Amino acid sequence: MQRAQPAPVKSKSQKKEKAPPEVPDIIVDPERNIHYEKGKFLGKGGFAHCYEIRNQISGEVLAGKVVPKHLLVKQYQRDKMAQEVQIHRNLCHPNVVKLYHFFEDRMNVYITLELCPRRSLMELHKRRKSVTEPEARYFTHQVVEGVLYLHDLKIVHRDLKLGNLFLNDELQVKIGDFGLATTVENDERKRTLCGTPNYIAPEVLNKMGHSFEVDIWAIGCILFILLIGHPPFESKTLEETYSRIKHNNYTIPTETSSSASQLIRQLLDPVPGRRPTAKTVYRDKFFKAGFMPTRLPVSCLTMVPHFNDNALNEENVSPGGSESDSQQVGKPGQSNIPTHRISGNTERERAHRMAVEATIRIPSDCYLSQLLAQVNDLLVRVNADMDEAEAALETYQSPEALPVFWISKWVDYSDKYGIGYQLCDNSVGVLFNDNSRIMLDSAGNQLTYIEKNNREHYFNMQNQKPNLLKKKITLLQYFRSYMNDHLLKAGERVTQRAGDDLARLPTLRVWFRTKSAIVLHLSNGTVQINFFNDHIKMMMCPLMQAVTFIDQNKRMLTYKFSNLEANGCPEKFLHRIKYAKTMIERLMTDSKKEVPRADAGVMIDAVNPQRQTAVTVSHLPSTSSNVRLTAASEVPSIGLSSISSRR
Ligand SMILES: Nc1ncnc2c1ncn2[C@@H]1O[C@H](COP(=O)(O)OP(=O)(O)OP(=O)(O)O)[C@@H](O)[C@H]1O
Repeated sequence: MQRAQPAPVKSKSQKKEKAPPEVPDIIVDPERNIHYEKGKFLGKGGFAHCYEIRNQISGEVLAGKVVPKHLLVKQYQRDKMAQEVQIHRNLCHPNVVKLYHFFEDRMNVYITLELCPRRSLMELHKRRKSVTEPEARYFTHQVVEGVLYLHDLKIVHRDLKLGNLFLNDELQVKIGDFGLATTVENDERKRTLCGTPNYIAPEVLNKMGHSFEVDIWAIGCILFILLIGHPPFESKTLEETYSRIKHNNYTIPTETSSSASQLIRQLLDPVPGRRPTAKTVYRDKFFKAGFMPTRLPVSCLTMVPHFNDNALNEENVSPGGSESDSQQVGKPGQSNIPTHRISGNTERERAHRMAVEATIRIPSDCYLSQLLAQVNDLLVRVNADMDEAEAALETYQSPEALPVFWISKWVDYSDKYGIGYQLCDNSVGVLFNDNSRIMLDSAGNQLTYIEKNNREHYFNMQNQKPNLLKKKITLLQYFRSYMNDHLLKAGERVTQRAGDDLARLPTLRVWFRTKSAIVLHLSNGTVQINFFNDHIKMMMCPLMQAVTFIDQNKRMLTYKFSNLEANGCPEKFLHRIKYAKTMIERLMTDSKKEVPRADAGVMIDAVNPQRQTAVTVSHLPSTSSNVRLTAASEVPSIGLSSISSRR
């Protein structure tokens, strides 16, 4: 049965955003007789709204791009769309988004695409700014591979930019958005001015006619942004940016490696004819000059990876003994764990140094003061003039700014040991009362131990279980089995995949409880507040400058602060944002000192907040949502005498 979405509620704030297209819950491809269920909203561009869509028969989940016909009234708009589909539909390459079909109904044109659930390199850049050289190699090489394929087919993309480089669950790069793509014959030079300001090539600005070389220039901009953290010609005004492009005025920081700098200079050569072809770039020495991972973990979307010796194909030079097998990164400090000797190998030293530098670049308060400033600005500028139903409209949301990680379950056992938690990817961690942290990935293989002084140690649980951490690992495993509904049977293993050992998961840094909420701060900057009375969760990310609300029905609504300022905000949200401001201030104070934990007691399942179990109870606050259970007997005696108790 087809059911149209209810017509959007009109209000004055709606004028500020385009109304979303009317999309039926069941989308029908009449020619192939395929019925798709409309799923979650993925995002919007200049013309299109994009949704997850599920084939009712095969169960396959795709991305459905919906363009309302009323946006295609002019002939040139129709021609542009036809051109995009015409070029894109014939492409088949692992680094190009697959276009399956296109069709229309009375209201819209639909394009079904390969789903890229990990968003684009633009979100990666917003969360990380610059990435390490091995990651830049990994991403750029795949872009070049895709471009090489396109150029072989005489197609120029003409709009290569971070936002058009999508990522699937494996973090493989997929070139998308062929809206400006064109085919070129032999020596033909195109004349139309097109591209995105920061990536536009000088020959386009100078109207000299352009061809394949504009994509090579854009790859230069992409590699520069990935490595250095901002576009090469970025400035405050468009005029200045264009002037810098025309004068080839950019600076590569001295710490950039010589192979990367050389490649960037070749790619950003002002003379198009001197730029290398895609084929030459593909073979460039930059891609061979150092480690290029075959796969990257999802955590690198928000945290700098951890490069261990195995990843860098190096011999493990540490002396025998289980605890000394750890790989160590982090800020300098006194450590009880034996340290790992680093050999004189340049590439390994370099990767370690880059990882350490990237960690050090993270502000010591893990973005709390940035977030506070953003929330203060928002509170000054925002109006509570939007009703809740209207705020739920897709038009106002920015799902691409949803955090990569949040805490889905937690167990407060700070009475004795600390707080255990599960991240949304099923990895688990404990923040111990002595302020050390431990983290185990979802597969149960990669263990990270972070000392109080932030020194990080990495172990593989299959062969490197560190004796010194035996008690803490036992407690972690206890928390894990307590929280994990889908507990793996003893001895069962999830196969380790390439790249898993590069993961650096965000960890819980500071937390406290009030009468009405638990407040959690992750090491990647995310502040999460779970409200006890109505089970609403709120996550704020200073890097994406956005807030997400998870309501009782597990619906996720993500808003950029700038959109709330522009469009208004429901009173109910504003109230929580004001509360968050006070909580951030308290986190800032608490993170500067050792805080005695608030009352201990309940385990709350953030996905299913109704399901709560007490672990142990002492001074449990009498909020209605807390279940009192004197379950101390459920906790095995694990004799963690080395872990200091706060009480
Ligand atoms: N294949 C995909 N998988 C997942 N999400 C996608 C996919 N394609 C697009 N999206 C999401 O949908 C949004 C809108 O798509 P897109 O940018 O292609 O629309 P558009 O109107 O053609 O854009 P533009 O204004 O850049 O031309 C994107 O920002 C992205 O968040």
